Amino acid sequence: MDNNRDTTAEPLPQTGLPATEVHGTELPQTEPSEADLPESELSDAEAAVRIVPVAELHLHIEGTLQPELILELAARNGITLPYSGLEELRGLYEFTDLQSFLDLYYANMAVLQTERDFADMTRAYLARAAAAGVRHAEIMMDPQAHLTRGVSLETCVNGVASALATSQEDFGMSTLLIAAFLRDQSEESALEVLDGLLAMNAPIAAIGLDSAEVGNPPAKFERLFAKAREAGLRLTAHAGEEGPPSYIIEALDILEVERIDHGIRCMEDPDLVERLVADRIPLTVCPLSNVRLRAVDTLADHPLPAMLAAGLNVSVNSDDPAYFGGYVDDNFSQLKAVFDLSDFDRSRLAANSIHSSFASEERKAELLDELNRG
Ligand SMILES: Nc1ncnc2[nH]cnc12
Ligand SMILES: [Zn+2]
Repeated sequence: MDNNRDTTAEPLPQTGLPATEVHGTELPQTEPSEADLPESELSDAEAAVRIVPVAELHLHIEGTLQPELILELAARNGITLPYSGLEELRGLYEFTDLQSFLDLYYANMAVLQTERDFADMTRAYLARAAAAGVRHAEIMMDPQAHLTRGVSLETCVNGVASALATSQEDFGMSTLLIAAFLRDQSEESALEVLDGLLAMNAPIAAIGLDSAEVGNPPAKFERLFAKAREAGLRLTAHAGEEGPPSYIIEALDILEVERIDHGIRCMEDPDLVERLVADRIPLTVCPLSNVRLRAVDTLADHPLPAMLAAGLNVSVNSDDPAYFGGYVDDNFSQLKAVFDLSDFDRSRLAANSIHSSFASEERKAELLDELNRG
């Protein structure tokens, strides 16, 4: 990569919000990465997946639960699963749309029972993400999905948070936690859970909105987002994954979110694209997820190159990597194979991810410095 080229996007405007809870600010002390090696020392395969330091902004921790860990946790907790073993479980990972995935995603959560289970799942993600080049991760969790099956807020939040608290020492990654709310449940339920999180002083930096999109527009959660904003939390929401461009507009105008998760359907509305470009609204795009959930037919049909060409502030993320065939590095390498993604594009995507994060300005500067030295 040309180190002298300015690969950074325009900085985002300051929000004026208080500093968010971020674990870890030191750069990782690791062996030289592939990116530090001269080109000649890389095999063709390694060069094809050159690692760039990135921030992962769109990741559901429950979507990192690998089939092997599901079986291990089921055995540990004495849970009988409705399939015979790994092979049968793996055979279920064929999806026709978002709902068909959500059905399996929620069912598999049954194995998460104790703080240790949540911590083990989180550490497994951190280890794999660090190898993928992730230096800062903003991790969503779905508290309502655990409460409704009798697992307390303390168990799920403290389990994930305990692994995040040492993410810098253990994996060279700064991290923060996002409480995501299920849009197919009521706003009353969401408000109750937000109250519980605030009452326990949960270490959350932001809230998000996820689950079944169509029929559950952002406007349904106006009071929830207003309350979170008043509490000093940052705001993001899934919109325009399966839902129409008008959901993206609602998320911006009614929820006043700072970031849009997915957002790919903005491409159907040129006026919206113009607005997103002008305001540099971050879109956390998840290419392999969009293919597996049939939002696009194939990766070659993905709008990412058109989004980049339009000047949109896009980043590449893995969403639910255990379900969609890969982590951030897999997303980058498959994009490169299909679109011949250049070093410049990858660096721009990585710079966008860092600028769009909820990390402190100091941490962003460290990450950008590492990227530009790469
Ligand atoms: N891709 C996705 N869209 C909506 N909700 C989700 N929950 C986990 N993954 C999701
Ligand atoms: Zn998502």
